[in-house]
Amino acid sequence: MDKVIEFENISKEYSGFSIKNIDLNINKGYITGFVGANGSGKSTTIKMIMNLVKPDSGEVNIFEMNHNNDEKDIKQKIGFVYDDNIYYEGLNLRDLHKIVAPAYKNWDKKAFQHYIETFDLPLNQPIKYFSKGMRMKASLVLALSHNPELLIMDEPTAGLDPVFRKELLNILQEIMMNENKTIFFSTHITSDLEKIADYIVFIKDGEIIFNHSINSLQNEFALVKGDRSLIDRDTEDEFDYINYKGEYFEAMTQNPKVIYEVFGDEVSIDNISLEEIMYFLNGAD
Ligand SMILES: Nc1ncnc2c1ncn2[C@@H]1O[C@H](COP(=O)(O)OP(=O)(O)OP(=O)(O)O)[C@@H](O)[C@H]1O
Repeated sequence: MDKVIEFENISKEYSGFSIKNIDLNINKGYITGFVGANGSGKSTTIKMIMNLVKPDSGEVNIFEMNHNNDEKDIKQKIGFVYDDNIYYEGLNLRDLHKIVAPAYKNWDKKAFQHYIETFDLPLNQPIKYFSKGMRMKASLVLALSHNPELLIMDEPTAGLDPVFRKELLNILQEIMMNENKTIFFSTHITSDLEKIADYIVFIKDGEIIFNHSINSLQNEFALVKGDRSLIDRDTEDEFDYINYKGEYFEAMTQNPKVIYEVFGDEVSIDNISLEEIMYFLNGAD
């Protein structure tokens, strides 16, 4: 498989937070959702992909190129969307189009018009009067209009209404009809990922905990419920995190087969949602 994003042993230290020896491969042709609790390192990781933050050590390769040597070529291939895009607030989209278009070899005027109409954005109103949703849409229009091979988004649906979220998911699916495209985006909205993501990368405290295909999550994790008395020092090791509720427990396991061998029908072993996986993994310190 072609690697579009490759992190090799990346570390970054801030006071009170660090990214710890991250290895990460994102393959061409898929939508990957990037999830983790507030402050777990998603934006920092995305900024390192975009060369807005430099790692202290390790190597970031994008399309097998390196920002040190090929920054311009890499930028041509990426569309980047994030919530505090710094626009010249007094400008409108017509002005911005004139400024941004010449920077891209593949700028597609028709695509720009198409997205302006799809998102129902005004061309002549200064950006400073745009609502949060309109700003995100404007950021998307500018990111998509040069037909990027890789679309990177930092929480693109945060604070947006359900209608626009649905519209955005449809657009992402449209983009993916072209199998050379790749999308990597962070979000807290797990239901969006369950609709469109092929892979899920989960980060906790600056460490990548897993990078799984969304379909394989159901084989990797399971929700176990049973009588509290079944849990003792030996059995508790089989669970990631145990939630006690009165006489009962609810827990996540990464070894559903072992659980079945140990407990048999004394416990229930069920499918688990992505939201519950995140909840249990974040609870387990
Ligand atoms: N420039 C910086 N200097 C110092 N600390 C920083 C800097 N940028 C980020 N951090 C810290 O790094 C940690 C991770 O931040 P980051 O923005 O990557 O998290 P996140 O997963 O995107 O969070 P959220 O979901 O809340 O947006 C936080 O503790 C943050 O305070």
